[in-house]
Amino acid sequence: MVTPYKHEPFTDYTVDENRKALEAELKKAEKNLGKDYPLIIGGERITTDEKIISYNPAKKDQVVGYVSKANKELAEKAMQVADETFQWWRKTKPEMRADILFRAAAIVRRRKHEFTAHLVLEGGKPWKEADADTAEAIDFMEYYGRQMLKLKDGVEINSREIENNRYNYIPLGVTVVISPWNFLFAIMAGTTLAPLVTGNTVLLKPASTTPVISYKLMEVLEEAGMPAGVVNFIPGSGAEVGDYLVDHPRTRLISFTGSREVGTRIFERAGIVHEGQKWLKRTIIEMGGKDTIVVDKGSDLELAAESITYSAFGFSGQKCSACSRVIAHEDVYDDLLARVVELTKEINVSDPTNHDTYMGPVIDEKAYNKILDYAETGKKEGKLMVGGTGDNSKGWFVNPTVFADLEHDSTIMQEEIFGPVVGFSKAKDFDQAIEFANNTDYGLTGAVFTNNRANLEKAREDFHVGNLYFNRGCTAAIVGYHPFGGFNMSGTDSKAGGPDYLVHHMQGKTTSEML
Ligand SMILES: NC(=O)c1ccc[n+]([C@@H]2O[C@H](COP(=O)([O-])OP(=O)(O)OC[C@H]3O[C@@H](n4cnc5c(N)ncnc54)[C@H](O)[C@@H]3O)[C@@H](O)[C@H]2O)c1
Ligand SMILES: N[C@@H](CCC=O)C(=O)O
Repeated sequence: MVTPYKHEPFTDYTVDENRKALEAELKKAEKNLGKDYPLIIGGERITTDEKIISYNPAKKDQVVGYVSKANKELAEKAMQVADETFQWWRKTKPEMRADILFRAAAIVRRRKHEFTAHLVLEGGKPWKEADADTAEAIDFMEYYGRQMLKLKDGVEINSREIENNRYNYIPLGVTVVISPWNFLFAIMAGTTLAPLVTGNTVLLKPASTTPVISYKLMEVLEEAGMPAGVVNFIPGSGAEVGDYLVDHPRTRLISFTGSREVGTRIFERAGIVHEGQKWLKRTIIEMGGKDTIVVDKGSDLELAAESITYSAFGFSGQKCSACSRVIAHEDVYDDLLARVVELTKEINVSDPTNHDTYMGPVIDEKAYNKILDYAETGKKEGKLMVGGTGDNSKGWFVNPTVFADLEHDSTIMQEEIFGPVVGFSKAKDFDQAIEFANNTDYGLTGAVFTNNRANLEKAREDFHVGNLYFNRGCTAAIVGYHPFGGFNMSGTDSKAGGPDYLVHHMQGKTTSEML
């Protein structure tokens, strides 16, 4: 019997012992930088000449690791291994597969500070954000393990008197997992372990900016008893390895998390039936957001301002859930804006290895330039209240930026910037605020601050996002508590960390025996 699921508690770094533990692991992690990491195909370590170099975004010349890069030939080798392994892995007991996840969770929990330290260096995450990423990875292991135990015998259906009917879920086949860099541990682990525990085999292609953490997960899974060939680690170029595997006729399921641009491309390509392909590929595609916080008149403005500031600038706004738009009732607009600007000015932007860093760098040069280009657009479209600048002398640091008086349909209020930039627009009443909030192509998260019950209920019905929060910020969904995924151009709403998620990785089979 397993204990009931509860989410992994966050670490309190004001406690001396915790702070010292992470400091010690950071020192160790820094000594281990710059190592070589091979591919893993069928358990075999393969080193290639071509490398993906993972850099610390806070110290742009510091190499986190050199990771061997797969090409099409190695991707094909991995596909064959995954396809062969699937033939027996699909018949393994769900309990055994769940146990691998439970053991993996225990291993990561015991070495929690080590993983968190790694995320600080490879992802540029401040301590609190890195700790939350590690905790979420553990949560996915614990939650999906338990969900599999619930689904293992299928779902009850009716039988007539002379028949015995059953409805079971069976795995799909080889799953291509393509993960993003921003939740480099949690999302990468969650999207890899869901297919594993449901009896599929996996080709894991992590984001090229953060591949080392995926190698570390592979080591954990091996220690937890995962047989060779079940998950194969094949970092490589999205365009080369990604396209090859998306197009491959033996690919059965593609689980992608990332940008709208790449997600829609994969969706289109996956719809093409290639020679030798015996199925229609299934896709789980979770993409970006343009997430709005609506603030009503008569609401708690201090709470709203603090929540907006954290939702916009936690991990430098590099969350698909980040608040990048605020729509405020005209009666409270000025006071709210003034308070958010005040709080933003207090934010400490520095190297995330420092305990007290609130905001670290953005992930790389491309992101740095893109965000500062958007800042220039913002200056034309609205009023720059704070920020709009960066410092790339040591790492990719962008200052938290607030724009005011934007039209709700301006570029800054419509396009995903994926950086520490938030825009403000005014609404004449609550109805108009919801109308403006819905006016984006996306539909991932949103939040409403109101003390008006009728308005809260209106938002519940009309604010069209996958994760809607009341009187709190719009980031920080917890596995098992806030199933996560969005509408419209935010993706397929597969709801990671929710009760339906594993079902997307399986197909329902009905058997009916005449008695
Ligand atoms: N909805 C969610 O749950 C969620 C969660 C995290 C991040 N995101 C989104 O992810 C984006 C940021 O992540 P990113 O910059 O890593 O996204 P990205 O789309 O650039 O990359 C995601 C992954 O796709 C791969 N890729 C690139 N080109 C490819 C191709 N042609 N074929 C196959 N794979 C390819 C990349 O190598 C990477 O592994 C943001 O838009 C963010 O909102 C969404
Ligand atoms: N699940 C995370 C966001 C994941 C995307 O980046 C949150 O709720 O903040």
